[in-house]
Amino acid sequence: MITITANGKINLTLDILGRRDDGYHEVEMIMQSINLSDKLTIEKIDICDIILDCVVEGVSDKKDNLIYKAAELFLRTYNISCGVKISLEKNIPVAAGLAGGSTDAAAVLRGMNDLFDLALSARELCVLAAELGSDVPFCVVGGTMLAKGRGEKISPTASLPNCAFVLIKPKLGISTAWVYKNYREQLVKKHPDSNLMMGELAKKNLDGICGSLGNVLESVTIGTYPQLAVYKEKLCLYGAKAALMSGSGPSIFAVCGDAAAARRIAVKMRREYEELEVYEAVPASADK
Ligand SMILES: C[C@](O)(CO)[C@H](O)COP(=O)(O)OP(=O)(O)OC[C@H]1O[C@@H](n2ccc(N)nc2=O)[C@H](O)[C@@H]1O
Ligand SMILES: Nc1ncnc2c1ncn2[C@@H]1O[C@H](COP(=O)(O)OP(=O)(O)OP(=O)(O)O)[C@@H](O)[C@H]1O
Repeated sequence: MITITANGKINLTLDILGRRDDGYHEVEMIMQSINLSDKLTIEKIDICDIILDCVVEGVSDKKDNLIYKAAELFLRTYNISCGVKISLEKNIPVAAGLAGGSTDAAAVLRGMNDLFDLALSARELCVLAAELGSDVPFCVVGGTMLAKGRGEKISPTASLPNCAFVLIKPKLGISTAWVYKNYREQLVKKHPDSNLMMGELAKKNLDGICGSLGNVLESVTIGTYPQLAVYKEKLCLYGAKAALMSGSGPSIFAVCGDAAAARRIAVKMRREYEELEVYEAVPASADK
């Protein structure tokens, strides 16, 4: 039996460079793992089956769960003739823009690699991961990465300096496909510059990093749900250095100098907005 931690992620930058023939968008983004995480337990079983123990609202416990798909892909690719039972402890909010499903799938690949002693490299796992979803290769490796292509081409960047995050999750579940489908370049006021962000990361300049945050998908999700802009403003008013939507949303993360500052802001947000789930987190480093 093996237990794996599956970290969530935020996007420090997210830019769309164009639409591709395969229906996906060409992206350029800097992704960051956070310690808000799910826990998966994987054990071998004698029958040739995949048993999923997942009791989470809004998440299927059937074959359409990314965990199931990842386990099936792994067993098939490596001709493994026994089965697995996988239990999920869900802490990352669902359909939030924090890669909840993607990180669970990545954890299954990493965990089964260890459980079956295959010693596959991160690069080999990332090939499988890309079949499961655009964010899954990043979630296999974690840390701070530049992601290109449809998100699956990852390369490491300098890591964040010490800081902490407040994350808020409004009671909205947003479909990633819907957000990309409704993206209109002409509605974007400013595109983030990933090179600039990488320079600030290399200098460990938290203020510069905060000044370089940007996500073009805000134009769709915040354009549709303007209340999200109010939460962003409030996070900054309460002392955050900056706030940005993560991924396709609706979660917003606020960057704070340290955990004590994040705690103070989280307390105020919880008190003022009962409709929000509020989390505190810190950056997580790479797994491999
Ligand atoms: C928004 C982000 O989370 C930012 O990290 C990712 O770009 C989305 O990654 P993901 O959830 O792993 O996405 P996938 O499961 O691969 O795709 C979900 C849907 O989003 C759209 N999609 C996704 C990635 C991409 N580069 N272009 C797209 O247009 C497609 O309609 C696709 O059907
Ligand atoms: N293991 C899983 N955990 C969470 N959601 C899952 C899982 N498997 C499938 N899903 C489905 O995936 C959809 C997106 O949920 P998820 O939490 O992955 O969103 P997200 O954080 O916005 O993803 P991303 O940031 O990668 O776009 C939901 O409809 C959910 O039911």
